[in-house]
Order: sequence, then structure tokens, then C-alpha cells
Amino acid sequence: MTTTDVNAADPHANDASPYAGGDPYADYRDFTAGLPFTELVDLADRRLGAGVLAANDEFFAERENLLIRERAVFDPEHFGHKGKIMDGWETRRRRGTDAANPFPEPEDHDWALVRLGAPGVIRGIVVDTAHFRGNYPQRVSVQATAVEGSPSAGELLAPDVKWEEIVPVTPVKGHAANAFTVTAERRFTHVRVCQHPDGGIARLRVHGEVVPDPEWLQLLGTVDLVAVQNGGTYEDASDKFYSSPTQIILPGTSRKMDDGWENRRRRVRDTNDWVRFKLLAQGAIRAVEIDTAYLKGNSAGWIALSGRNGDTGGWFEILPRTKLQPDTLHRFKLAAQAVATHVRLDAFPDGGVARMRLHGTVTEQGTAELRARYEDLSQ
Ligand SMILES: NC(=O)NC(NC(N)=O)C(=O)[O-]
Repeated sequence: MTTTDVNAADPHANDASPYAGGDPYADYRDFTAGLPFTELVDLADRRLGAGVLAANDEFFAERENLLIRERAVFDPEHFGHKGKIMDGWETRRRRGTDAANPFPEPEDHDWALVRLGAPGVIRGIVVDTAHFRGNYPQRVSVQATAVEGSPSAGELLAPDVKWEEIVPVTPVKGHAANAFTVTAERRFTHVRVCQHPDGGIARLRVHGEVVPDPEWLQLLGTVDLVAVQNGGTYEDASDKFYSSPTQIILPGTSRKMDDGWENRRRRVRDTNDWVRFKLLAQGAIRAVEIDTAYLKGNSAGWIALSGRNGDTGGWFEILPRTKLQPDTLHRFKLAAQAVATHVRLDAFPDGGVARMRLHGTVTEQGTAELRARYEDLSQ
């Protein structure tokens, strides 16, 4: 699916207007609104271990900018030795072969290779051309592959590696978040984004579902059953005002307040904030970590954990209402292991939680389901 079509009568129909001063985002066009895939985890998140391995050209701006979390910045006065400093990946203008053929060939394009931080099924891609108003690519395409291990760029470009086209060559708009729904039901490890014939892309987001390797989880034994990189997901929350509840299950410790989950001040008595998570599969939880790092005047006062086994059914208590300290890592040894597929974290009455870890093992039933899904998606 694409957000736009090139108007043959007007080759500049997709351009943005030249920057006219003031807020550079005032005329930015966002085509992601209402697309459910944007709620899914970004498999190309640097915090999960994603990286841009190589690009055929990055004359004007470096490929690594593609995966920066923050939205792209634009300083109209900032020029360097090679041209305008752009916050994205930007290639030079392609040329034809000679004076009589100054345009590049129709098949000419530039490419960048991206390793996903966590392999998974891709549900949608956002090609963000923020600030690329007259120098965005005319069209883009994306291919994906599954290569196990830690392949180099050279190995990925070898002729025997099969790439599947997940976004066909499609026109995009300049200074816009261009959104593409992906339907390939396969587990991918890498993507290749192409600009046809050349141009600049500010950011790339690859939304999807993490599909962990069940053999790896089994070798590890005790794992964090809710961690994003293992396939845990955030399903819903009472409040997403300040920061995304997905951050509670990201790898590593949080480094500042907005790196965890912070909700608004709750003013209605007898209500509380909550977040619901789906574990990577059915698991037996034995040890819980709740971290309120950097949440000092606004950490959750008390928390409770409940579990559910299956998509429906009742909730049972895992951890009773327990007082938390601000800016502190708390460790809880469960008296009995809790077998669950979903976990709900309640915060009383409100307040933030930076990270939660649910340590335990995948059950036999969970492992069987993971194996079936992994095999299905690896055909
Ligand atoms: N004003 C520009 O951005 N020009 C050129 N790009 C850079 N980065 O200088 C170009 O060719 O698109």
C-alpha cells in the first residue's frame, strides 16, 4: 500500500514547498495516522541492536541517521564542505552516461542494508522524508531476507542470498512520513531500502512482531519472559501521556525519566493506572524486577502484578499491592512460580515504572507453540 501516486503530468506533484521559515514541521505530511502497525515495535530500533551495515553511497549524509530515535532536525543555515547538512541518509545526484544521456537509467538506484535488532514478521514500514523537500527519492522499494548468524554486508550481498520484495518500487512524497503495509508472512533478519534513482530519507521504521528462536531460549533456560527482544509485547495501558509503556520492557536500564513509562497525575479517587503485557509464550515466572530509575517525585506509589493464562479468563495475583521506592531497583522472589501468558502491572494511584523483568522459563506448551510459529515463518 502506498500513500501517494506520481502524477505523470506533474513530476513534482509529490514535492513539498521550499522551506519558508518558521517551524519546519508546519507543512510536514504524516500518512501513518490510523495505521495499526505503527503501534507495533520497531524491529529496526537501535536499542534492540539494529544497525545500518552498509550503503552504496552516503555523499551528503550518513546512513546511520536512518535509525536515530528522535525526529529529524533541520537547520536552514547549517552547511558543510559537501553541502547542506541533512539529518538522514542522502546520496549524491545520479548522472547518465554522456552529454546526450544526462539522466540515470530507469533501473539505477541507491541502497542501504539494515540489520534488524530483533528478527520478526514485518507488518509495516515508514519511510520518513522529513526536510527532504526537493531531494527526496522519486520512488522507494524495500526487500527483506532471513540470514542466520552474524552475516557481514558482503555476505548479505552474495548472489545466493534470496531477497523478497516487501515494498515494490513506489512513489513517495517529500517532507512526509510515507507508510507501507507489509503482508509477507515470514520471519526476516535484514532489510534493504532502495531510493530510485537517488535522494534522501530521514528515518526508517520497520514495525512488526518479534519472532524469537525457540532453541536459543531453551538453551538459555531462564529468560525474561516479557522482554521485547524475546518477543514480549505491550498490549494496552490506561495512560500513554508522557511516554510509551513499551519502554518498560526494552533492554538495558533506563537513562532518563522519559526512557521509562510515566503517566499523568491521576485525580479520580478509587481508580489506578495499569499496563497489560503479553509474554513471549506461556511461561513460569519465578523472579520479578521492578525498576523506578529516574522517577523520583513521580514513581508509582504501590504496584501489584496479576497474571492470566490464555487470551481470556480471569486474572490471578502474582504480587500483592507492594510499596515502591523512587529511583530504585526492586527484586521480588515469588513464593510459587506463576504460569501465565499475560501479565498486568497496576500502579497505585498513578506514577511511573522504568523497567520490569519477568524471569522464568517457557513452559512445554509455550515452547511447542513457539516452535510451530518459528517453523511456519521460516519456510
Ligand atoms: N540543498 C540541498 O540539500 N542540496 C543537495 N543536498 C545537500 N545535502 O546539499 C541536493 O543535491 O539535494
